[in-house]
Amino acid sequence: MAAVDTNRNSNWAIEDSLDELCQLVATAGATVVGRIIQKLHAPARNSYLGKGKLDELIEMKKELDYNLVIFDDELSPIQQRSLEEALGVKVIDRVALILDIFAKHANTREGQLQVELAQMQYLLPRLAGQWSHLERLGGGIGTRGPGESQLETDKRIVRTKIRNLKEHLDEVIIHRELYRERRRMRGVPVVSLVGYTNSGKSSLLNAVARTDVLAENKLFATLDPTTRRLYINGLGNVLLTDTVGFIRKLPPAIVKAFRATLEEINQADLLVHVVDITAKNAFEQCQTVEKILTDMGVADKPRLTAMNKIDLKLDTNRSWTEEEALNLLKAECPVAENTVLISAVKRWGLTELNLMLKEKLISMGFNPGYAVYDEIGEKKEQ
Ligand SMILES: Nc1nc2c(ncn2[C@@H]2O[C@H](COP(=O)(O)OP(=O)(O)OP(=O)(O)O)[C@@H](O)[C@H]2O)c(=O)[nH]1
Ligand SMILES: [Mg+2]
Repeated sequence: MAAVDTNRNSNWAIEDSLDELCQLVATAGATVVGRIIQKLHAPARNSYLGKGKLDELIEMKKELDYNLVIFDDELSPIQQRSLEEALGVKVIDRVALILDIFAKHANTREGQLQVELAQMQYLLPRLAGQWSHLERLGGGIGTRGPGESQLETDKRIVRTKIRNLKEHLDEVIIHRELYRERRRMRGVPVVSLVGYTNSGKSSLLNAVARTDVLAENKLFATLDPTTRRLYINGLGNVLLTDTVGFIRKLPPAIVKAFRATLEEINQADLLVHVVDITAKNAFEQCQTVEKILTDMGVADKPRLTAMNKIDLKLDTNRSWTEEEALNLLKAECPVAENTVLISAVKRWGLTELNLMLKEKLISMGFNPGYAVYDEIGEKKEQ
């Protein structure tokens, strides 16, 4: 793994960013054998790294025998090309790695279409420099290769592909179960779980709705939104949706490809931001989530925050009841308004979360005693 530290890399320490990249690499199924960091004002135009560092990286190959180098930031096509030439191995960047994970985890038709769309969005601006290495070679083979006109053709092909994928997605979305359910249950509040990847959204959905959504210690375990019905005492049914996790350095064009999640969040009445309080960069993760929600134009939607994984904060030498754990942690870190401490895995704090959901939704105008539906979706009068 390689990174340039420009001192403008936001609040994340470069090492932390590489730790996260390391997790992404593991999720993609590769093994990290080494990392290299260079301090520069700005990445070098062509080789991204400075000459000395690049030589060091080439030298490292003898010892580490790596066959892939992953850069923590976006590479231009020219940078990628010249690095591949210099290193003699495949070179990719963080976004390409994330897209690879998405592709691996997409298992519904809609998920696959979304990933393909994201890949095309990633490819389009990169086509520009695709042939430049041929031009640099001067006469001979390169000059007979694809030139500017080929580039235009390629761009047209990718654009057509993007259009087709979008049309295809429109069709798939119409059939999505969620919409059927929502139509059937008109007037029922919709709550979306949002948060950084691996914060525990799927685990929380499983805990409150007693379902069996895949929850894994992997980044981007969830790609497709899943909706479950939750019955809250004194209120009624609520639809709760799990969505794709957020991560830093994900270009907006790629985020936009995840339409299912975006629509889900856009249509939600209330967002529950799930935070992994044990993450080293929990604060920065919250900032990233905040930024993405702002970019999506939903930052001012009503919101609750669930501080998750509190069980990991406790002394493991003894056992804890829910009450003991909550009392201790509340005393240690008083939480802000609209915030609740939970452990999705231990099912702690869920009563309080339910209560908070109920009060929030009632304050938003959802009346207790609105239509309640039975298992097959028939309306029952209360
Ligand atoms: N100890 C502990 N682990 C938890 C808790 N909640 C979730 N986890 C673990 O954290 C990991 C990620 O959980 P998920 O529920 O898959 O997280 P997610 O937010 O859905 O992740 P993505 O779908 O990848 O965005 C899993 O290994 C869970 O078992 C918790 O309350 N306590
Ligand atoms: Mg998940």
